[in-house]
Amino acid sequence: MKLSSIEIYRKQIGVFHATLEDLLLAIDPTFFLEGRSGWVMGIGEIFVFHGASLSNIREASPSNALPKIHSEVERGTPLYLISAPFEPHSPLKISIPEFAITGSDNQDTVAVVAHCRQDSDFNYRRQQALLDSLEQLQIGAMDRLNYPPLVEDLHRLDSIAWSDRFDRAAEAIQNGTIDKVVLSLTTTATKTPAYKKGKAMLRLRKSLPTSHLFATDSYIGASPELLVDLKNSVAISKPLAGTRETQRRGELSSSTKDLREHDIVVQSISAGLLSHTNKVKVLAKELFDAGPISHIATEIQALDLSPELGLLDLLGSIAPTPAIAGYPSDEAIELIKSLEGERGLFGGFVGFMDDTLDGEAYLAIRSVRDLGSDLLFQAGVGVISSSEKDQEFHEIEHKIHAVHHPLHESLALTHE
Ligand SMILES: C=C(O[C@@H]1C=C(C(=O)O)C=C[C@H]1O)C(=O)O
Repeated sequence: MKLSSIEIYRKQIGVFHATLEDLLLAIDPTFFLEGRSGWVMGIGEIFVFHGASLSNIREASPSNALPKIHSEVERGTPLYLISAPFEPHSPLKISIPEFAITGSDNQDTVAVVAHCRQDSDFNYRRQQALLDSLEQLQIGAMDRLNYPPLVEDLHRLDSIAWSDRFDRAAEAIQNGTIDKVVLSLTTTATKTPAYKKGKAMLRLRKSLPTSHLFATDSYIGASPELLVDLKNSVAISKPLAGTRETQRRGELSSSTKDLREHDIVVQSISAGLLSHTNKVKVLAKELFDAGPISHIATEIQALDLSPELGLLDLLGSIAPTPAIAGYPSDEAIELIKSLEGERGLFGGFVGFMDDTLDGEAYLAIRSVRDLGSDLLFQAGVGVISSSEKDQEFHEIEHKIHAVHHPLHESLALTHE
């Protein structure tokens, strides 16, 4: 059966009063993403499309391979959930959940939508079970306990591996193969018996309130970086680069090295968007705080896009950006692969799209991967000709601590 001949039915099966905190403590979602316009929680999967990679989206949009939708839900609500690995040749995953719960920060009403493949296929028993558990939430089975640490101390970052990687990058920069490359390191911390995914997500959300909480496959994270928000033929991207502890954020505005790293990113994204419209606006640089660390940020807007364009078409033209890969892109990706192997979801993206293929996507960073008894932490930094090995190593430490600390501290998590 050709994918495009699958028909998906979706209908709203309930509206409840519940907070995101309650839901995350009660439900272990298959997918979660809190975007600028609201959040979506996916439970189960009734359709998974693994076909296209970012590289072949550049040539042909996968949109015509997506199912036909029969909807009892208003347009503009998330339908397709996306997770894409860093490697542009690896397939990305587009799925439709069995159930989607949606809501936004400024209201405590959540809507529950069910999807199925044929209009007679709705699984009413599973629907009832989910609705019953949401009813219970309303009654207020809330977990107000003080939480002990969810993870142990972090294992040390490998400074020898860093030194080798940095030297290889410096060599490639010196011989003119690349201008910028983003190198990363990983380390682990063991989970404590108190660890639960929902609790970990709530802690990240509380500590990194300007970031976008996500969960997919074995990853959770809170991304500070908007790759693309596409709505009504207008796209917005807000790349970051340059990192300081928040107390030293002022240094970023006058650091030629960080400003240059950032310009490489802004120029590359602008060029990608210019392939779709000649109306691209680059706004003024600003400083952006992501919990304990700050970055340089620039909003880029692309106007008057063709209504035919979908979120994935735009991602195909800009990702992986030099904020996570480097410049020139192919050479940087090649070097990263030889030094780090495959990154998987780290450095890829998570996103959602509605049935008009508008949607939002965020860079998959500030994340942890669940390895079973341990969590794997990973963070990267941009290296250019004026970068210093030790300073970049400390930047990686700061980024990893921004995610580890909230999971490690002893916290009284109350619902204000
Ligand atoms: C690669 C990461 O972050 C990216 C790299 C940055 C940098 O080079 O300073 C800053 C923000 C992000 O664009 C990460 O958090 O792992």
